[in-house]
Amino acid sequence: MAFASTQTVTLPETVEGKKYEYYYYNGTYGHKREVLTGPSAHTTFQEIPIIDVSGIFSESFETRKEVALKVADACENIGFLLIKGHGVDQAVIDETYEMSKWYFDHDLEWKEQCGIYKNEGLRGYEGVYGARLDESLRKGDKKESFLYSYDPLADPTKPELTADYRSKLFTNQWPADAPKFKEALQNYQGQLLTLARALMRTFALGLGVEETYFDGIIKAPFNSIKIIKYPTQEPDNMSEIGIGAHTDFETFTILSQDQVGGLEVLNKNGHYIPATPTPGTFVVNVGDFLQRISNERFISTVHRVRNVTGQQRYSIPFFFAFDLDAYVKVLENCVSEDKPAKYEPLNVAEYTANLRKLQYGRFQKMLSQDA
Ligand SMILES: O=C(O)CCC(=O)C(=O)O
Ligand SMILES: [Fe+2]
Repeated sequence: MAFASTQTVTLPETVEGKKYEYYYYNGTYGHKREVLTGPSAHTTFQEIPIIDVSGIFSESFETRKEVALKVADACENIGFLLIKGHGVDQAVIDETYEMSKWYFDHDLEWKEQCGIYKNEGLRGYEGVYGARLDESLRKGDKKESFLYSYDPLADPTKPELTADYRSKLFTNQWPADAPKFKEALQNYQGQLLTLARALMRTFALGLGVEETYFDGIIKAPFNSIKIIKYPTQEPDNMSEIGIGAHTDFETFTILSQDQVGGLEVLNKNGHYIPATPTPGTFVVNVGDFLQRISNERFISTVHRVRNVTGQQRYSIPFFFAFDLDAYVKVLENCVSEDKPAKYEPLNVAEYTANLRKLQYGRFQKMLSQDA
């Protein structure tokens, strides 16, 4: 199927002869990147590479390291890559998509039973235009989603957790009388946790620290998973977006997308490059935590979705974080005299609580604007 997202729809802003692309980062909208062409343009990526990561499961350290260096190269220069050979069962992925379609086909009233603002942890259903990452648009993101988060019961490693830690994880909302839906989504969570932990070791190797360096802070990681449906949007309507331009705040994201297309990644010249769907792959992108700990050696890259394909699009991002009690600290080997640490340590629980507060504030503001 043709991938129809090369034309620009949400036009960059022009300020005093300069053009900018705006995006959402670290809880606020309005961060910007200048659009550069001609002699002022940087050397930057024009496509997203596909990397075979099957070697991360190898017994051989050399093989694991070889993959890690390739992955690190993509993380440094692009912040995005497609991975194949990831070890997740296709049947589990297919079942999750089937259940996602089944879920979104229900009427709004049924889906609203699990509305995210009924849940302390902001888990559950968010309707079309319910979020607005691009604040220059009157309406929000043209997508609907269902979010659930880390559940020790779905974790293949079955960690032992204190009652205090458990309470901080909050609880997921699941629709009543839908055991197959929950089972499929939890299976997906289990398989993705295994892949994410293996990839975390790959990032450690790529960053030049011990392979197991992060193992102690991904025991019960504060990850979230979203099933998303993007209705079609009109190619010429400049006030529509599937998801506004943003970076992911967590450590990294493993995203499954269907074959419809629409995900776009911002390069250093402010041009959007498609992350073209490729069967058998996941998209992996660096999040803000990984950018922080690597002192910006790895880049948390801006991306957005415009679904101008004329088809409904489904995707499933898995946002992998660290444990709630972990501190995200710049690695010593990523600091030098020329490159001092750009970030203070931050605690995952505090940071995510603050983001939830901001999200809740935006929700209240949207309600008052709609009133
Ligand atoms: O649906 C996609 O392809 C991307 C979703 C995304 O960027 C997000 O939810 O953070
Ligand atoms: Fe994202």
